[in-house]
Amino acid sequence: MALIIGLTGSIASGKSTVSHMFHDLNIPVVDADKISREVVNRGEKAYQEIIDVFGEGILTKSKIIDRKKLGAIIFKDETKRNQLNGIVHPAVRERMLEKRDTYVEAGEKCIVLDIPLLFESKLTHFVDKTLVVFVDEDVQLQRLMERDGYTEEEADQRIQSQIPVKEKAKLADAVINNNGTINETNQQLKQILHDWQVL
Ligand SMILES: CC(C)(COP(=O)(O)OP(=O)(O)OC[C@H]1O[C@@H](n2cnc3c(N)ncnc32)[C@H](O)[C@@H]1O)[C@@H](O)C(=O)NCCC(=O)NCCS
Ligand SMILES: Nc1ncnc2c1ncn2[C@@H]1O[C@H](COP(=O)(O)OP(=O)(O)OP(=O)(O)O)[C@@H](O)[C@H]1O
Repeated sequence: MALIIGLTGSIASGKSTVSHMFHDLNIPVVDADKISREVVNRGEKAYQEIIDVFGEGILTKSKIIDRKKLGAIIFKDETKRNQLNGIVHPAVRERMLEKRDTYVEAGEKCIVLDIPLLFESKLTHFVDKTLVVFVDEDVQLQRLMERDGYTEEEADQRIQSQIPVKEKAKLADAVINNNGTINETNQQLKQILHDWQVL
């Protein structure tokens, strides 16, 4: 039986950073953000549905979805965000489970599902254990603004569009505190995987 770990946190809390650590340990990761980009490619069902709802104005000159424009719309409007989620999430869920099952069939002992909205979308039944990457909100805001060049208002809108990470930490089977150095985060991950008898 494979152990399925649900890796989550809030925006810019450090999920991708921890996800790389899993890769380095040869533990496969299914990345919901990556899949959410694949399912809106030209020719996919969700691509046309997004145009039907948001209009041709959200396309670039080369007719691909302009993620900056779409983000600017949905992070300040909950109704529009729910509309986009309703289009994209079913396709993401389906592909995520296909990938998970492929790894299970290949005999992997531990598989990670990296799902930013694991709790918001009530997907915890997909996984055996939940692992939250936590940071204080001021660290999160700073790292988000630095990484993506957002203004404080833009960064704050994105943070507010999710359940606060300290609330997620209360729901988790294990929490990594990512306020410190990358090395400290790595040590915490290894300890948790040791406790869960993965390492
Ligand atoms: C709005 C979009 C086009 C913005 O794209 P962009 O490249 O700027 O951001 P990216 O996709 O890399 O997401 C960055 C982070 O934003 C957060 N986020 C993304 N979508 C949402 C959402 N609908 N609600 C809350 N937070 C979200 C997540 O923490 C994610 O890790 C894109 O995020 C999107 O299509 N979102 C809807 C699908 C979704 O929910 N994806 C996240 C989990 S599958
Ligand atoms: N311990 C740390 N010390 C310093 N910087 C860090 C640390 N962990 C992550 N970062 C930086 O903070 C930013 C956010 O981290 P990361 O991209 O891993 O977050 P994420 O949760 O995957 O974000 P998203 O939800 O947007 O996908 C990145 O620029 C990353 O390099």
